[in-house]
Amino acid sequence: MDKFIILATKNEGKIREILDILSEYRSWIKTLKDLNLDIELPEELGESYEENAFIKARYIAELTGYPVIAEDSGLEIDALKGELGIHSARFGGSVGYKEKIRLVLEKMKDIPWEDRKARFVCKAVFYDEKEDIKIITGGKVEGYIAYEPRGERGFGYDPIFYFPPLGKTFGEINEFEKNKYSHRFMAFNKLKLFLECFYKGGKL
Ligand SMILES: O=c1[nH]c(=O)c2ncn([C@@H]3O[C@H](COP(=O)(O)OP(=O)(O)OP(=O)(O)O)[C@@H](O)[C@H]3O)c2[nH]1
Ligand SMILES: [Mg+2]
Repeated sequence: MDKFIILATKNEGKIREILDILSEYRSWIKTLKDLNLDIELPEELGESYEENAFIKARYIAELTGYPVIAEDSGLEIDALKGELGIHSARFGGSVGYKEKIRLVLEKMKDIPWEDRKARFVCKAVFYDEKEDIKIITGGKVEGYIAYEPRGERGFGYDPIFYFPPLGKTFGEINEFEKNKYSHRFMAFNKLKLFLECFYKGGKL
């Protein structure tokens, strides 16, 4: 079978962004959907982004025998002692992002601007069981939690993540801008260095 890498995430927003960042590798990357793999990813029981990214990658690698890329990410809010962190997706239970955002803003209602610092964090993992390779790269982007949601673009908490260099929330910027500045871009751009050597070097 042709060489390929499986992208182990169920999040459509992430898939869109990652495929765009790794666009030159698009023909080698298969999403779970491309493979008709209609499965749940395992519970994210790790204590860090790295552990959770690896839990997802290893599960799909063991299931398929192929190299896998996965990532775990989150929104850290200083005023909430670093939460939501690795619990960002689970925050508020099984409610939609409109409600999760409402809950964050409710918790932050008395917090002044200077104490609303927050960051998006991403850890990306490339895991190849056969070749015994595990690469982890990371990225972070600093901003503030806006007083109210703005913009409909991106996904998740993007409408309340205010990014000072552009004077906009991540919900207001287009996909080119997000993929220039985001935590995900930083992590996957570093992973690209490895893919460049390993894939273009013809090792796989
Ligand atoms: O507005 C956002 N813009 C982003 O760029 C971003 N990156 C991460 N997050 C949030 O952090 C959690 C990830 O959780 P997570 O890594 O477990 O992913 P997930 O469960 O959605 O998909 P999967 O990859 O596990 O299948 C989720 O709540 C995301 O909304 C973001 N929110
Ligand atoms: Mg998840």
